[in-house]
Amino acid sequence: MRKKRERSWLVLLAAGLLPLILGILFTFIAAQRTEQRQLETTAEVVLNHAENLSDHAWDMVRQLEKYDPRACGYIGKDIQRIGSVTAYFRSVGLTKNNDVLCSSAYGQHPGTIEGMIRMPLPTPIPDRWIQSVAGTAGAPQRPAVLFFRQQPMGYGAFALVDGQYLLDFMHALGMPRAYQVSIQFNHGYRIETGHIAAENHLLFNSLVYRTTSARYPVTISIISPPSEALKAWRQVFLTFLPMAAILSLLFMALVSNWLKRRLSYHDELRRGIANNEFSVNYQPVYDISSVSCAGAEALLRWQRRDGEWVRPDVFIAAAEAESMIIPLTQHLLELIAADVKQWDVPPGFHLAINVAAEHLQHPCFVSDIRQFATTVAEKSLVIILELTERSLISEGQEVAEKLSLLRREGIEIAIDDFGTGNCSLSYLQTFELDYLKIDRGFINAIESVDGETPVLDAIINLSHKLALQVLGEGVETPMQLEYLKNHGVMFIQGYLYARPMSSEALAHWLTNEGRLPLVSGLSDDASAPL
Ligand SMILES: Nc1nc2c(ncn2[C@@H]2O[C@@H]3COP(=O)(O)O[C@H]4[C@@H](O)[C@H](n5cnc6c(=O)[nH]c(N)nc65)O[C@@H]4COP(=O)(O)O[C@H]3[C@H]2O)c(=O)[nH]1
Repeated sequence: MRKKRERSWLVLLAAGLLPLILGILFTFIAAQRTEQRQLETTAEVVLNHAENLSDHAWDMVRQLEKYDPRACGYIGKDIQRIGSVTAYFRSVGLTKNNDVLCSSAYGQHPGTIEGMIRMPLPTPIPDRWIQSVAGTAGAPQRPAVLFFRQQPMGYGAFALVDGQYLLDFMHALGMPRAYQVSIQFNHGYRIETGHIAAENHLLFNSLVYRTTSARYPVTISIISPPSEALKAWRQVFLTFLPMAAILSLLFMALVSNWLKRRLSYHDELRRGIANNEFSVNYQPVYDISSVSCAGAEALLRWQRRDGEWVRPDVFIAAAEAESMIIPLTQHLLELIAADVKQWDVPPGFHLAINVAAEHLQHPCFVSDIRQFATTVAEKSLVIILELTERSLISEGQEVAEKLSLLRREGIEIAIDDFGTGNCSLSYLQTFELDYLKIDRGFINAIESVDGETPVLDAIINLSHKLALQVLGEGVETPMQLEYLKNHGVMFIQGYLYARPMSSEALAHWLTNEGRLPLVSGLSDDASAPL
């Protein structure tokens, strides 16, 4: 009991922690997603800006191409004006091959493109070229982006975008979230703002997002530090926390209620046994061949001290779940033994007892049954143990041996509610059986005396082939009786013959009606408690 209470505490604790753990998991995933979306949005904005800037640069190149590069002396002033009044550009100019003929920054001073961008031009010089560079001759520390186009005669124009515009824009976007933002044109110099320190975080890693333009050779990459994901997670988690706390309390209340009911059922069953709240009803079984009562099935009843009856399927299921079915069945055997003493029954009277799977598999099973058989031996009853299909599934070999042992001592075995379990039919050959009780669901399906009920017919045929006695359960109408009789079913049980009744009522019933043949029409013994 102490162990059980300790386990209950653990279950309660687990119920309280579950929403919290799930919340941590859920908010962790949500925070990662939010952070990833944020990175994507930032990258898209930077990419848009870079594309706009490139559009501007090519417009500028197009504008410059209208000038005759051979007339640099005349147009120099124009070029200077264009270069200085248009935003973004560090310098613009006209070229012939590698030579800069005139530029907004240097006028007509001789120079080369390679000298200006401080790196070699690709060979052959491409017709159209974009490249980010670390610095230029006039501003070696400040990155820039070159947009250059050359005509077939070797004449060309260039626009050099000042990288500071990009740096300022990227900084303004990335700084509030401590992002490292970089942009690279045509695999050239990486223009970068922000710095991610190499920090090791237990749960979060740095997130990286990279995107490229469909129109220009430009790549944006953004890295967010683990601390940002942690910040996002903290935010989501704090929003979720009140809900998690409410869910935790709710779960704990539900589980505690359930545990209380479980504990109380266990205690109540134990108390019920101690207070003699259980009794047994017996439902007579009719033997068609001898046209008289063949025996009875014992059915346990529970009336609480407050007078309330508990349904057998409810308390049997609870007893099975609460490991109380063995003490309860042992109590049932004691009650039956006391009842049987009051009966005046012929030798060979059948007494069927329901046995639960757990009891069957328990080491005390054989001795319990033997002890019961010894107690009622003077009545020379045929004890029939009713087992469900389910109880034969586990530990089959051991169970088969126990049943075979008891059969050698005169005890018979019946399969109850046949056809409702979902185990394989192979057990019909593995176990030594005597009776097969057809579930009342199949009997209910009989619609007329000559009608077809294929499953029921198959069950009956199978029983005959295996030389098993067949009993129809829940027979309520003369038509069902007729049908079963016509198909060779020799035992029937149901309201048509008799309802379950108390031990005293049975003793009385046996004297007055037990030897009478069953006449058609519903049994009117409705006064007996069910
Ligand atoms: N509609 C209808 N019902 C009929 C008719 N004839 C009999 N019955 C009911 O069908 C059930 C037959 O018992 P079961 O199949 O062993 O099914 C039993 C059995 O599985 C379990 N049970 C009852 N007593 C015990 C017991 O002492 N030990 C164990 N392990 N289980 C028991 O509880 C189940 C329900 O028992 P009960 O409520 O007593 O319900 C009984 C009985 O009252 C009929 O013509 N029509």
